[in-house]
Amino acid sequence: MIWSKETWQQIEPVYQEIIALPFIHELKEGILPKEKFLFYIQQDALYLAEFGKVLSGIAGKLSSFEHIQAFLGFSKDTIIVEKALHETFLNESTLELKPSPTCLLYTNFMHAQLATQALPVAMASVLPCFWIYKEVGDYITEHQIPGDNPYQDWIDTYSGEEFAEAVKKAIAICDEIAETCTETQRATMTEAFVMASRMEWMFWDSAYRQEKWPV
Ligand SMILES: Cc1ncc(CO)c(N)n1
Repeated sequence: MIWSKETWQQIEPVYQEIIALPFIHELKEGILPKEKFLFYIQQDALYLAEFGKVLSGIAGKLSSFEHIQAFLGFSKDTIIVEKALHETFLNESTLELKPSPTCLLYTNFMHAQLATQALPVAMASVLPCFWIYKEVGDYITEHQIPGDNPYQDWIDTYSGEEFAEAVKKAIAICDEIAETCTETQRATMTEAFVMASRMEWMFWDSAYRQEKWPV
């Protein structure tokens, strides 16, 4: 079976839990409290800065010119989005913004995967960031009641054609790399994918709770 297909089956329960999150429901309905969205966007700006670095780190380890080009493109697009978020949502009062426990967990996980794991495993660790967002974007668009939604720009970004193309490319590259792996390596890739998917759930949940450091 194609690696991505069998791997998505593994995270289907996690995906269902993501769809069931109050954050996603209220985003879809346009009733998510502004402060929760702001918390999310600010943490996401911090997240994307690290995600962009990991993507270019992966590019630096790839061998096919096409794959390198793709990952450098993902990295550049991520940094562009991060910069735009910074300019729109972060000002002097948030300059001191620090990552939440969950944001730090997730970004450090990705950095650690890149530093210590085989390249296919590092790639599988970043794939949920693409794929889950596309699925969530599509889900919201399909289940939305037409009308004004203050979060429509966010929804349109992740259900749009441009993002869909990037996601398709990322999945295809992971599948191509998985083809060259042993069964054991493929299983480790899947494990990494599942772990990152759980952190995607945690990221939205932590934003809804406006997670603080306990001490
Ligand atoms: C936490 C998180 N994961 C994935 C994406 C999509 O790139 C994002 N913006 N934030």
